Amino acid sequence: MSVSLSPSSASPSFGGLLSETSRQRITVLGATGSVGKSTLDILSRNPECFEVVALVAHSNVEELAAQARRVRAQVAVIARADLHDALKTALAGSGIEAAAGEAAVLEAVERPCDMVVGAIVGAAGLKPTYAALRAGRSLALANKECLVCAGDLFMAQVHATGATLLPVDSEHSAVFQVFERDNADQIEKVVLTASGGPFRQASLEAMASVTPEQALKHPNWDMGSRITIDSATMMNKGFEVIEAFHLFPLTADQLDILVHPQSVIHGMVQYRDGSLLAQLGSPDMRTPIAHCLAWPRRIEVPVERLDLARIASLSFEAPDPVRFPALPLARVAMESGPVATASLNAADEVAVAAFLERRIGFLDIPAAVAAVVERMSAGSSGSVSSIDDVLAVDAQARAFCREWIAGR
Ligand SMILES: NC(=O)C1=CN([C@@H]2O[C@H](COP(=O)(O)OP(=O)(O)OC[C@H]3O[C@@H](n4cnc5c(N)ncnc54)[C@H](OP(=O)(O)O)[C@@H]3O)[C@@H](O)[C@H]2O)C=CC1
Ligand SMILES: CC(=O)[C@@H](O)[C@H](O)COP(=O)(O)O
Ligand SMILES: [Mn+2]
Repeated sequence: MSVSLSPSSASPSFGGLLSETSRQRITVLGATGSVGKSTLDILSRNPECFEVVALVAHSNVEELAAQARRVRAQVAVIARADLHDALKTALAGSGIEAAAGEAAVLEAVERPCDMVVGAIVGAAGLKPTYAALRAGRSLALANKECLVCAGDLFMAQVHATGATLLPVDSEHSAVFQVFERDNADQIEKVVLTASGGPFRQASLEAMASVTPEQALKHPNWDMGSRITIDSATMMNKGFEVIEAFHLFPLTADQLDILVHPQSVIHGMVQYRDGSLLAQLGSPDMRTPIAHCLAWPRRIEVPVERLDLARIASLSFEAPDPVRFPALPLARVAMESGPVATASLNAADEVAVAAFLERRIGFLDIPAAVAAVVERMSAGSSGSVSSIDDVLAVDAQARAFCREWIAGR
């Protein structure tokens, strides 16, 4: 079963998720990040429902070891091979296995489990997340870059193995929750809401001189630095359109973005009879994460309940493609194909890192990405047929972006 939302979408093996007899076995990729920590919060509050197979991180040994002890994971894996000894020391006496290096990450996702949570940031998540699908695992996907870079390959793998793919991203979780599987052909459009980020009302002139500290102040969500900067440029919303295009059976022009500064409504589906169904919730990722972990059931999550009388009003605006050029850029890349979208992500990763290191300005981020996507698209046949092909595109686009930055 996949997220492609066919009428018979319930997986028999997954239907008993929270059965009294067996706990669901969960592996978390990117356990020490923002989504990873929210996931661990749910897992550790529900030990009767879940047991943890593997936790994977990149370099945060102390947090990884503490998490592994807290949820009594089978194995903790640190992607940086040079940190193996540090992890062994941190786990000494716990009985928890300590592993390190890229091969160990891939080995961890192949260990028997019921669901892998894909919460590594960026293209670094491509191989391990894809390996989880190849092993036939159910996947709760936060790492949207997988679908931006390699959506066709990921969805083909989902269909080939019959794996379950559930969206963690709040807007896609919202859409999934109000998407009537039996009426997929009655949908007019899907609306992804956008906070507009910290510069929603800023002029281009003002945005030219904003600092990383200002850009890292998201109005509603507490997230990792890369996605927070992507929210500020609205590249995040561009990525989310591409993500939705792969997840749901929709055409590009059925995907709308609506700026909604309160981030209370996360996504909506409009049907041909005029009904507009929406999912609302406090801006706390534990709700969409729990939705995946418990699906098709629901579990208790201690997030703040919405007090709509106190909120009193919700507001909406059309997105501005002039001040936020990442929006049209992502759409053009999506129409162009996988070389363009993998380049879009790669260049954005490099440009965001350069902005955070104060080597380029905020508006240079979309400018660099546009230049790289155009250069990559000009010199390519446009097709990719494996994750290695995607990673080759990614490497080339990164090199072009570094060149663009150096030439400024
Ligand atoms: N944060 C949010 O609310 C949301 C996030 N997402 C998506 O979820 C993903 C994670 O975001 P977020 O949690 O904010 O990111 P963070 O930066 O907070 O965390 C990233 C995680 O990935 C790990 N990691 C990085 N590189 C590697 C690698 N090479 N191998 C293994 N692990 C690695 C990090 O480990 P370490 O700590 O050791 O460096 C960390 O655990 C992103 O794709 C983002 O777009 C989607 C919707 C909402
Ligand atoms: C929590 C989540 O899903 C993020 O992707 C969030 O949507 C980012 O906020 P923006 O709406 O500002 O991009
Ligand atoms: Mn989102």
